[in-house]
Amino acid sequence: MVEIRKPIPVQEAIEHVWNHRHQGCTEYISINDCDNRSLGENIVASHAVPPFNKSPYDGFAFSSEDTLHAGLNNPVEFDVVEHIGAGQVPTIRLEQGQATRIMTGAKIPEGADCVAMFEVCKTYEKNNMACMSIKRTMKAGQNIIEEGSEVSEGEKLIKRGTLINPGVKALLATFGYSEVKVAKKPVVGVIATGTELLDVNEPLQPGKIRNSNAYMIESQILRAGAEYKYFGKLADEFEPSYQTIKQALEEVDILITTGGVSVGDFDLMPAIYEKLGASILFNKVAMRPGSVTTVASNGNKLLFGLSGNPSACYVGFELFVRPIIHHSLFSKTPYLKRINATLADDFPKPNPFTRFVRNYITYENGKISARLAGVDKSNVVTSLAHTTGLMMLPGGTRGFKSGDEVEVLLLNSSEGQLEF
Ligand SMILES: Nc1nc2c(c(=O)[nH]1)N[C@H]1C(S)=C(S)[C@@H](COP(=O)(O)OP(=O)(O)OC[C@H]3O[C@@H](n4cnc5c(N)ncnc54)[C@H](O)[C@@H]3O)O[C@H]1N2
Ligand code: MOO
Ligand SMILES: [Mg+2]
Repeated sequence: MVEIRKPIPVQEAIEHVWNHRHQGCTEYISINDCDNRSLGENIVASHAVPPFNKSPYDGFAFSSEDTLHAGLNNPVEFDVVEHIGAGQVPTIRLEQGQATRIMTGAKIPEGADCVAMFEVCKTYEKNNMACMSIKRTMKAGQNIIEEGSEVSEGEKLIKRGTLINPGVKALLATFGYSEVKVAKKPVVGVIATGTELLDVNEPLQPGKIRNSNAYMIESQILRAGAEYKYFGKLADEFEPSYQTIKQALEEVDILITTGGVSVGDFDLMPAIYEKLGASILFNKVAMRPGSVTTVASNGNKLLFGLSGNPSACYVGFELFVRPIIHHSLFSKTPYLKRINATLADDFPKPNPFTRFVRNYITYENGKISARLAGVDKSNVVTSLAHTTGLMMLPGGTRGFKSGDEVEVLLLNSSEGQLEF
């Protein structure tokens, strides 16, 4: 007799998985390799920025008091007593009537409290001495980038779990992090199941198809920031499949299988979970595609039994696996970013279950539109190539029309959200 499974709501399924999440670990890596990794610690300013008062311009530094009576008809003269570029340290404390020729980024000399750009000064020689004059008054602090004006020592700058982008990397370099503490990527194992599967380099044979899911999941794992470990494709035979899965569980943090989770005669996953002694969190979700998604916990590891149908497999990964990966990378916003968009095509299908419709987002004239990515069936692979979002249509709705407002989960956004 065919087993009748009771579907649970998507939200509930997501919470079950979340309750089995694991804290991530950290490792140190060279700053050269840290792009797109997650910070493994908060970054606190170990010194002020800038660390000294400096000039924002190429010009002259002097005391503003000396220009008190300067005017169009009353140029004030200075002896230029020192000449410094960025990286040099001034050695002369300026007295009244003295200026330092100073370049952008150089340390302001003692006795100076302002900088005038070359463009407002006149330079000349008098008795073989460098001189300059200025016809305007200057204020104390004018054109000085003050020590600590950007950041004070001890200030909290970036949170653990932040993705390292070019700006974050610049800050890491600013504070001397040649080695960066990052979240260790969880190792996610992948096993494809199905006697019908051919390798990517094999010619087509009757009744067979190429294994596309393993490559698709690899790409999803990498996009989510984890490490991929492939254990190959398995024919639908119980004992070798059981042994491979048991062994793989020893070598990974998370294990994904694709295929064999439904109620077919060659769908072996349910029996394999049973023999492993894994406890099933759920084996049917009130969603399309991906209703057969099964998640089990085995010891301290999660086992994701994703559908064999490509689109169902894809959606199952994004909804259930991705947040767990992001959590172990210390993300505070592990769920897919949800936005509102205007549907740009009709979608007349009724939705008994919550439906995740593959779409792509366009941003035109300040308007966010969602367009259908192609045929929206669980067994299709082609529409996935155009998919950048999953439009979330609630169960019990009778179809949607162009112009309707819909919610979309963004797949390529580095910004996520706290809750599903
Ligand atoms: N009597 C019922 N039949 C089915 C039900 C049901 O509730 N009752 N659910 C259907 C739904 S919904 C889905 S989704 C599929 C899920 O099937 P499985 O997860 O068991 O996957 P398979 O049977 O192994 O394969 C399904 C389909 O996907 C193709 N496939 C499998 N692996 C790959 C791969 N690595 N790359 C590309 N394509 C793959 C496979 O050839 C099949 O065509 O079950 C329905 N049936
Ligand atoms: O598990 Mo399904 O709902 O056709 O993808
Ligand atoms: Mg099946």
